[in-house]
Parts: sequence; C-alpha cells; structure tokens
Amino acid sequence: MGFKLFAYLTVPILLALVSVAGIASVALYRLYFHPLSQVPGPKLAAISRLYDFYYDCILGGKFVFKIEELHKIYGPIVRIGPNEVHINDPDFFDEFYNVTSRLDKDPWYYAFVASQDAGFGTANVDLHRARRKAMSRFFANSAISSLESSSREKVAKLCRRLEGMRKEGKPVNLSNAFRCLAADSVTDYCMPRGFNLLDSIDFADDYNRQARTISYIAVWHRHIPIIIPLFMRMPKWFVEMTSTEGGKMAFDFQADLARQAAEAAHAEKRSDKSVLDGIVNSDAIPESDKTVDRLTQEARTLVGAGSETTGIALETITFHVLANPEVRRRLKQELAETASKATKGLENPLADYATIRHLPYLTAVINEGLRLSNSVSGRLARVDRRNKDTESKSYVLPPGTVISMAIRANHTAETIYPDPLAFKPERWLVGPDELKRLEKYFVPFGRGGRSCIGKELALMNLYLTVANVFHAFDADLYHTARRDLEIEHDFFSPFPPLESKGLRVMLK
Ligand code: HEM
Repeated sequence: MGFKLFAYLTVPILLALVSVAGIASVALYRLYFHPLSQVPGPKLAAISRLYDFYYDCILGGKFVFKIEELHKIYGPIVRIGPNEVHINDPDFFDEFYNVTSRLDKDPWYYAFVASQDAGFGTANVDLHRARRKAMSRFFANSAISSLESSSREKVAKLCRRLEGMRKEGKPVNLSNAFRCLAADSVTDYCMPRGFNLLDSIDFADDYNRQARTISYIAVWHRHIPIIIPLFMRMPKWFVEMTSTEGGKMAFDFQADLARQAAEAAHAEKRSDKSVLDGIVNSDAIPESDKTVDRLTQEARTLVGAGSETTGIALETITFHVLANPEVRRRLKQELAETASKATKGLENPLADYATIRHLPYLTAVINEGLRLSNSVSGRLARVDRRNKDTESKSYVLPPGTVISMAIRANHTAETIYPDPLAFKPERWLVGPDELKRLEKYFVPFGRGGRSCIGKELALMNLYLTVANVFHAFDADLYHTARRDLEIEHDFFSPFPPLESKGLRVMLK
C-alpha cells in the first residue's frame, strides 16, 4: 500500500520536476547563452513573451509606453522579447525599412490580424511582393486620380449631412462621421459594393465603437491564436442575443465581405472595377491565391487598414485646427482665397485635388496632423532571415532576430521636431533643405516594401475633406479635450481613454 501510494505520487511530482527543470533551462539559455543575451533589457522580457502579454493583454495595450520607458533606462536598443529587440533611433528607421531591404514581417506579431494570407499579413518578403503586385495598379497615382470624382461626391455628401446638423443646432460627432467617410471610400473601391455608412442616422456610432473591442480582441489573438476563429464562428443567433447594434453590424459586415469575396472569385463575367475583382484578374499570383478565403482576408485587411487610420488622422487635424484660433484663421484664409480664384473653370476649386494638394498652409496642417496622429501606433516588427548579420552602425544582430521600431518615436523626437507634442504647422513652412531633413524622419505611412499601399487614396481623402469642411463650416469644440483623442491604449491603432466620446463639435 505504502509503495503503491509512493509510486502514484512520484509520477506527478516527477513530471512537475521535469517541467520546472525544462523551463529553468530555457530561461537560463535565453538569459545567458542566447545570441541576444548581451542586448540590454528587462530579464523577464528576455525569458518570456508573458512580459508582452502582461502589458498588452492584461493592462490593455500598454506595452508601447513600457517600451518608451525602457529606452529611457537602457538606451536606443532594448531586448523586448526572447528573440526581439526594439530600436529607437530615427536615423536607423530610414536605413532599416529601406525599399531594398529584404525583410519579412514577424508572423507572430502580425498574427493579430488573423489574415496571414492577405497582403498586409503575409510574412514572407517574396510572397508578399507578388500579392501586393496583384493589387498595386489600383493604388497607383493614375488610378487614384480616376477615383477623384467618387471621393468628391463622398465629401459633398458629408458636407450636406453636416449642413443639416448645423441647421438643427445639434452637436456632431466628427470622429464617427470621418470614419464613415473613410470606410465608404475604401469599401466602395475595394469591393463590388460599399458599406454606405455615411447614410446611417448617427454616423454608425455603435459600430464605430466596436473597433476598439475588436482591436483589443485582436491583441489577445496574437498570444492565444484561436480567439479570432472562435469569434468568427459564433452562430448568428448567439450574436443577435448577446451583441449591441454595432456588434451585430460588425458581424454582418464580416459576413458580407466573405459573400462579396465569393462573388468576385466565382463571377462568370469578370469586372475589373473593384480591387477584389482586379486581384482575381491579376497574372501576378497563381490561381491558388485567388480563393474565396484569401480574397476575404484581403477585403478584411483593406477595410481595417483604410478606415480607422484615415478617421484618426482627420479627427486629429480637425481637433488641433479648432483648438488653435490662429491656425484656423490662416487655414480658412488660404481656403477662401483659393475658392475665390476660378481654376480651370471649376465651380468649386476646393474640390479639385490638383489645385489643393499644393496649397502650402493646408499641406503644413495635414503633415502636422499626420505627425501627431500616428494612426499606426504598433511596432513595425521585421525579420531579416538572410544568412548574414543585420549590421549597421552599432547594431550587429544575428539573422532571424525580430527588429521593431515605432513611427511615434520618429515623430516625437525633440531633436527633429522641437516642442514635439505641440501642433505647429509652421514647422513645415521652411526652406527646401530643412524640409528635406524633416521629411526624412516623417513616416506616417511607413517606409519601404511594406509601406502603406493606400497612401495616395488616404492623402486625397484628407485634402478634399479638410479643405471642404473647413471652408464650408466654422465650429466650436463641444466637451472635447485633447485627452479625448490621444493614445491611451495601443491595439496597433491608437485608442483614447475608454470614457472618451471622440471629437464632438457645434457647427456654426
Ligand atoms: C491616414 C491614413 C493611413 C495611414 C496613416 C496608414 C499607415 C500605414 C502604415 C504605417 C502601414 C505599414 C504598417 C506595417 O508596416 O505594419 C500601412 C500599411 C498598409 N495600409 Fe495604410 N494607412 C492609411 C490609409 C490606408 C488606406 C486608405 C488603405 C487602403 C485602401 C490602406 C491599406 C494598407 C495596406 C493594405 C497596408 C499593408 C501594405 C503591405 O504590407 O503591402 N491604408 N498603412
């Protein structure tokens, strides 16, 4: 009996001892024998991803701030994970994310989008190149120019709705309105049928708020990669029973993306109007890359990448212009002077992108807004898998090391942009040499082979919206402080404090 009990007890004890010994040896290896063991940083981060998990999942998108703190303690290079370093060095950004660099995206970090076969989520550099090529003609300058009238119509529609609300004397939530505009623009172009959110009564308030929950879930998915598939497979009746209106809308839109992807993949008569159709028609990728599942992933990431980002940039620009009377005055003056000049016989020169994209003050305002909004707040995690060390200046790192940097670090560097948190369009109104220096570090759309494919579309929407809204309306901030728009949580996109209601204004 005594012997049996002893034998019975030793199995779990032995297992526990073996596990503890295993974990201890991995920890010791990572701390003292790993090729990154000489890189400074917290010991816990070197041992385990649980460090990242604690800050991003438990505390809710706080790792970016912890990383900033770590740089203050350890210097420009910090080991933030067993196989990952984070670098804060604006000169290195330009060098590292260079177009000629052959970098993979880190598949672990980008798992949050649960779309590893979409252009955005594809890790491998060569596979990505082909997938990006399959849609790049839709985002080239020439293609975006042909989209101008459609963008103009959306901005005009937004202005008509704002005019109605101005007459009613009701506060307007511009955070929601701008996100609707951005989502309509992206979905109209990328898919056979758009979402048409600008027509929703309250500018899809509840739906827009879902972005926060979905993005937070996505961060958890990075650590526990079954979470998003489980959510996607929730039966509709369960969603109906448990979700808010916005949750149901988000669920329906996801189903609609899949339906439209299937239509594009199986269409008998091929159209070439939407990006999805264009991918199906492309010779850059094999037929095996034109499945419904891959097209759905492409649609999901395009909508995700294009809506929140543009919305954040527009709300940031608008807030700062309204909060700075002198900036508002100068911007309105430039717009009024432009509107009064008949350009190419156009009724409204402010609706002509070729005219407004060169306006100096408007451009300075948009640059400054993009610098401060940092619509992509997450780290840009890359791996150089070539069989040679990533070597540059003081950074000599073994192949396979994940190297990350943050756009925000460039944009808030005191040495480049003095008084970095202040909104000062004037800093962009400088001579060509100084402008070139500022632009070197200005990377709102990233840089290199993985930079934003939608940059030209985004810029056109920013110019047309800011010019037309500020020309047509004046406004006062309505119970909105800077804190209501500033990053408090990083879920790859920045999110303000939970209690924020976004940018609200009274139109005049
Ligand atoms: C102000 C608006 C926008 C900003 C600031 C922005 C910023 C960025 C940044 C920084 C990246 C690189 C992300 C990374 O390395 O992980 C990126 C990638 C991307 N963006 Fe944008 N974006 C904007 C609008 C758009 C729009 C309108 C679209 C689509 C219609 C779009 C589609 C994409 C896609 C597909 C990628 C992945 C590109 C690739 O890996 O080949 N973005 N964006």
